[in-house]
Amino acid sequence: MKDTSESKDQQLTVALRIRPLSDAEQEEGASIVAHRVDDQMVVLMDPMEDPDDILRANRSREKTYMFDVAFDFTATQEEVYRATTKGLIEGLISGYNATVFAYGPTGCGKTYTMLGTDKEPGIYVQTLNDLFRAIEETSDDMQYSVSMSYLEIYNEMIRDLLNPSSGFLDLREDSKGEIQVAGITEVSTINAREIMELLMKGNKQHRREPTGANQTPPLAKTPRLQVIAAAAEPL
Ligand SMILES: Nc1ncnc2c1ncn2[C@@H]1O[C@H](COP(=O)(O)OP(=O)(O)OP(=O)(O)O)[C@@H](O)[C@H]1O
Repeated sequence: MKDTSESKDQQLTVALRIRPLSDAEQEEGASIVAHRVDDQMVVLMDPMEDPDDILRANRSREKTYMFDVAFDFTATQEEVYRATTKGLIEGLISGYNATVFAYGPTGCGKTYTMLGTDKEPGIYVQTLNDLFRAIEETSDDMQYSVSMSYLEIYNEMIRDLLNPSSGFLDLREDSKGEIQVAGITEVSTINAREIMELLMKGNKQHRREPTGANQTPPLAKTPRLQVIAAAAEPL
């Protein structure tokens, strides 16, 4: 969700991030075909386009897409966090639910955006820092319980990344009509560092494509959706 007051009512925000070419892609002479036109518009160039081919002149398959927010490879982790997630913290500590997830083919930058590196921390770290700061600031009036679970959906199968030995888990509706992942591990946590340790542990468990995909990200792979749920509920 965007960090602007008028977007508070908006239920869903879709952001697109274009990652830089990897060294291997540059060595192969690859070029970027996705171009951010402004903060919402992205143009996908036709990779087969040949300006000298007069038979195909004016038949470009160039396509334009609109998003709530679009980032190119110059966007910093901080900018992405601010525009997509920071605005959710206030609702979260008031008892509202929020979900942030990254979606895309293998090697497109989901882990980089969500987890990041020590020098360039991603959305998880920045969210946890702000969340625990907000909890601290309101701790005179409120008490919170924070818990987390970490799961992976791969080929429509759900696995618990904090307890992968539990096998595939089912989705069930509880007595309140809410959809739950039956048997998922839920860890009560007390600070951002502990959550990060659990995230690192869970991340090691997620499936990688057998092709060593991170060196040469293929464009069409079975999408894997990684979901993290962290709840801070007024007691
Ligand atoms: N915005 C970015 N800036 C710099 N490097 C990036 C960016 N996005 C991705 N990368 C790099 O591209 C590579 C692939 O990214 P990443 O591992 O995040 O992909 P992924 O979508 O999580 O892949 P998988 O689904 O296989 O886990 C990594 O080496 C990562 O550091």
